[in-house]
Amino acid sequence: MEHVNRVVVIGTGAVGSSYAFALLNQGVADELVLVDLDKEKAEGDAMDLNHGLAFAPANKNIWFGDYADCQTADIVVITAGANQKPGETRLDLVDKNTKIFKGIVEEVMVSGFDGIFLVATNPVDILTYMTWEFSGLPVNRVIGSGTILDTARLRYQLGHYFDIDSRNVHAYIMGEHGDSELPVWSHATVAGSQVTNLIKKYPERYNEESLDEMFIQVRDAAYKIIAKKGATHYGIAMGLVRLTKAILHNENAVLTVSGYVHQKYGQEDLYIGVPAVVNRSGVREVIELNLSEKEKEQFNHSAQLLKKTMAPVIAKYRDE
Ligand SMILES: NC(=O)C1=CN([C@@H]2O[C@H](COP(=O)(O)OP(=O)(O)OC[C@H]3O[C@@H](n4cnc5c(N)ncnc54)[C@H](O)[C@@H]3O)[C@@H](O)[C@H]2O)C=CC1
Ligand SMILES: CC(=O)C(=O)O
Repeated sequence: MEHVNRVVVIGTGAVGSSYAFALLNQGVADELVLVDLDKEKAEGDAMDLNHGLAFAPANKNIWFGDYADCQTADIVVITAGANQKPGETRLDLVDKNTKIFKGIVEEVMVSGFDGIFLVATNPVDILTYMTWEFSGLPVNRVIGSGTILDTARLRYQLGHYFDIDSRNVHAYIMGEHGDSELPVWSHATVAGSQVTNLIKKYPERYNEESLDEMFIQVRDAAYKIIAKKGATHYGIAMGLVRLTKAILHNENAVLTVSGYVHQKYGQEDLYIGVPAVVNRSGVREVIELNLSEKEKEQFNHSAQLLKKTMAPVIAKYRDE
């Protein structure tokens, strides 16, 4: 009998419901279960999505459920918790969202879940680590969305600047999904040409200041969107669907996720945004790029900031 893919989304707020909508439109999972503290909201979303089934690419089962539904899930996506208010950083959310995650992850594990966790709630790198810690699952089966969205934002900016389809732009943002992230210019290519070479070759058209400006646009994008509409959700929802597909279709796709980094990039025991090969096993491997000296320093700074923020959180929950 053919395997029926089940995805459970926990937290059907702006991000979770946009993810559910994108998943349905792209015909990705066979079964989609919506769980939220706000049961009325999740039930309403399930009804609403079911009414779109007649227009979806394939028939799907969607329902409003609970933690017991996680038992046979292939993927549990966590998008529950507080989002940033204007002026707040992602790291400011660490205490309240870790507390929420402890409850959620424990309930998921009580169900007998033995699949892959996909985490999007901020601060995503730290909450991915805590999900790993709370669940006891192997590191490859706990994945954060990391810098998948930031990388997409950079590809969009570069595609616009060089007037090339962003799908033909390869460039990564690494590090914290947050203010200390970095652009990996040493490995950025547009239509097969190194971005740094294009700048040198066509100084009348392109310049380094524009690259710096593009990175600032990427790094600060969430603040700008939150100031305008209170939340960002479509971009990350599509990034999460991309990750879901890479897992369920065993793609070996290279995506910048929050992956477990140990004895790579000079780091130990940390979840952070890195390019990784994603397939049915989760993260098959973290790719270690040969970074420039400046990029190494920036990555290290980002890693140290995450470690410093995470240390009291880990200590608190390990003591409990
Ligand atoms: N990783 C990324 O690139 C991105 C991450 N985010 C993050 O995603 C998270 C969610 O953001 P939004 O959807 O905008 O927030 P939201 O407030 O719209 O939705 C959060 C949902 O979580 C639910 N919830 C809270 N506690 C829960 C619990 N214990 N169990 C089950 N459900 C619970 C709430 O009822 C609500 O429906 C935030 O932390 C935000 O910062 C947002 C955009 C991009
Ligand atoms: C909110 C958030 O993390 C983002 O849009 O990047």
